[in-house]
Amino acid sequence: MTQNELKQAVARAALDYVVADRLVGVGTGSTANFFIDALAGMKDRIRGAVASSEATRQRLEGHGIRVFDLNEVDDLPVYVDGADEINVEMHMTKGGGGALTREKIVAAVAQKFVCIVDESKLVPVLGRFPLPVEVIPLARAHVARQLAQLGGTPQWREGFVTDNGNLILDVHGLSIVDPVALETQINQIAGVVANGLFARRPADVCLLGRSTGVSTLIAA
Ligand SMILES: O=C(CO)[C@H](O)[C@H](O)COP(=O)(O)O
Repeated sequence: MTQNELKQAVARAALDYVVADRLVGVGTGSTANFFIDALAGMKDRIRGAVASSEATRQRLEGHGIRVFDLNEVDDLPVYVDGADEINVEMHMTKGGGGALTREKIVAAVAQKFVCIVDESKLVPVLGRFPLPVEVIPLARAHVARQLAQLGGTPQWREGFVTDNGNLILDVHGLSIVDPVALETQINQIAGVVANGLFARRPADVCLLGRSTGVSTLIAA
């Protein structure tokens, strides 16, 4: 099976977690896009969706799915999103598409986080994928210096502006031995809006696409 077929398989499997007549939180990226396309087939059975990015909003609306502002929502049973890396503790690195801050907010509101990934994303230790950090433009150089002190090599994603009007630094070479501690530490740097470690709020379920089928993983 191709990587896209694996992504499509997990996207379809995630439909089982969507609750009838309720809202569903929707992530960003190619795997989330497959989920949106699959969700379109049951759009009459859901109340609507909450989007984690403008791109996701547009795709949902393109399928005729009503998108709600998160501020109007106090009950979100499930959030479905991809990841750049995930470990067996369900800690993730996210933000390859630059939507990490809104993804983190929607995930924080949701009762259940269903992570949908192909098998290439399951890793023993996070850190091979550079860690995205969203930064207020004024603070770019300061944050880059602080991240270098943590042992990483930050690279400005030049030309990219987030949906929130900020910048992304992709941090290469970080040793992520304690994802919860590192997530907290990076959040404390002045000028950081959010970082792509999802360890304080890990996934509840991971649907892993393998050539042999979709496996369901929960935290080890
Ligand atoms: O965090 C994300 C976007 O900000 C995505 O979930 C992550 O980059 C994975 O993307 P894809 O499904 O295209 O592999």
